[in-house]
Amino acid sequence: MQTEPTEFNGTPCLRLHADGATALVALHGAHVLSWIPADGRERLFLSERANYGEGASIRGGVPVIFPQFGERGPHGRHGFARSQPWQFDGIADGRAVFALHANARTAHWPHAFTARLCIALSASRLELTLDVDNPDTTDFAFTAALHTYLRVHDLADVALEGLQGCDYEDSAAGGVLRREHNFDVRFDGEVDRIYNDVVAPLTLRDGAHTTAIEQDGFSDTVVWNPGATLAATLRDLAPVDHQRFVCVEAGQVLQPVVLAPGERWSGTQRLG
Ligand SMILES: O=P(O)(O)OC[C@H]1O[C@H](O)[C@H](O)[C@@H](O)[C@@H]1O
Repeated sequence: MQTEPTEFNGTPCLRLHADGATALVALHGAHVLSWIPADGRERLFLSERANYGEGASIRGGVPVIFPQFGERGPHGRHGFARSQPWQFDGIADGRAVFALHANARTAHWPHAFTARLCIALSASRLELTLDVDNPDTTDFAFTAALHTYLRVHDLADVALEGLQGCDYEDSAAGGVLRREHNFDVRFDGEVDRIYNDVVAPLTLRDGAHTTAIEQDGFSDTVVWNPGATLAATLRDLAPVDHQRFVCVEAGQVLQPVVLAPGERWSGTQRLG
């Protein structure tokens, strides 16, 4: 893998190159902004109205959610990792490694920790691994996700397969528990669901294109599209932009991880 320092909208980034594929990663949040496999087709959605700069949450790409998913805890929505500067630690075992250590800006979460995002890139696949280490002297608990915004051509033509039979919490309906009876999930209006114990690979169909989505370590899969009504309230999204993405997120949400001193937790999402 080759790396090239660059900038995007004033944000320091690293462009990764491998086997004819590229990925653009902002140091802010270790946020993957773009993934273009060797076939040249961009696979991630990034809002043209996204905010950048200190403390911003970038709409699109792959936000790293840690140490709190959503509002499930006393901390800021979706945690602080996505809105803090990470460091590039170099290439290890062919993967680009980005790290966030406990620091003055994370002191409101009173734990020593190291979070790492390791990115592997090949001609047709992107593999993202989030590692969390506990170098502290006491346990800590956290929730986390890789909040991937997959670009789609026409939402009306999109189907997500592989969730049939899985239980889910329907966040768009106040958290009611349901079971997925459909062969595929379609997107007509707001969809905001936390599927539990997803074991099979998922397939996102977008017209003639398909993307396989696999995860390890993460116990949940969050599926989100705001639909037109909610999207209209999101100021960092252009009016019809909700039709251009589906979030399929590898998450550890319903059951927080409790990490003992000296332990490491690891979760991976694979796309291709
Ligand atoms: O607007 P954000 O803070 O980035 O959150 C965007 C979305 O993230 C997840 O998918 C949640 O399940 C949604 O409830 C939330 O609306």
